Amino acid sequence: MVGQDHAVRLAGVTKVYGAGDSAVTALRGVSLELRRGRFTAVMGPSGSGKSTFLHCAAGLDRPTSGSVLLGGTELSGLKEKALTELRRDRIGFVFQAYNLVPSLTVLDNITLPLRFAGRTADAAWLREIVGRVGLDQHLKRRPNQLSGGQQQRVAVARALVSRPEVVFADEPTGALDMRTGAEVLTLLRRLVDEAGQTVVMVTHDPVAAAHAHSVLFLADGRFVEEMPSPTPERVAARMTTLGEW
Ligand SMILES: Nc1ncnc2c1ncn2[C@@H]1O[C@H](COP(=O)(O)OP(=O)(O)OP(=O)(O)O)[C@@H](O)[C@H]1O
Repeated sequence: MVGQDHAVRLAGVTKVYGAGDSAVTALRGVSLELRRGRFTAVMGPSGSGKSTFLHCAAGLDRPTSGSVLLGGTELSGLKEKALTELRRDRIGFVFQAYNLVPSLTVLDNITLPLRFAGRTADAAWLREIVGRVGLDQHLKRRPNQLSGGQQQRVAVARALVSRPEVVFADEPTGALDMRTGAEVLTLLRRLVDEAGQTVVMVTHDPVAAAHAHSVLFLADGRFVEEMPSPTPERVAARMTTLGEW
């Protein structure tokens, strides 16, 4: 695809929940690109549309109007089954709750998406991601034998196992203490800098956002600004001008 440096591109994305008097417009014509091989954070006041943005960009929900492109694929053209397969094969997800299966070992949790897809893991790739997330010594443990940070690293490895074009992370450090959260954020940043992964993260936390290459700010359902090379102080200052957090 010539000149395509976006991993995801949104054009005029609008999302309205409900109808009539109870309709809520969560996104109002959002147009932006999430660049390939970059770590992008998405911030904005509570209710500004961050989760809706993530859900639409990741094919978890459909916009009311506008288009979302993953690489060269227009998501709105896909039927439900194709969209499910696209999410499984081309997108990785990390959520605040780690969503691990308690009865499975770390290794089986990591490879679960592949087994759902009827595929087996490439041994070299598996070794690489297990090494990158630092879980080599813990593969036979169960999730309840791990710390919160370790559990989130299992979730990161699981998100990477299908070699996704984009990893979407929704408040990935929301349940972690500051030090452990910083470790997970450093891991995400290294996946981008050293392995060329594309990562998009929604967060409330200016310190977390400052681990990204750039921060996209949303306010009242609109994309207002991109801040390159963010620092916690500059992100926090910008947030105060956008209203309530
Ligand atoms: N399923 C839904 N049905 C109706 N309204 C919704 C739904 N999901 C979100 N909204 C509304 O859409 C707007 C944007 O919500 P969204 O969750 O995307 O914002 P957010 O920036 O992620 O908020 P927060 O930071 O509080 O998580 C809000 O007004 C919210 O109440």
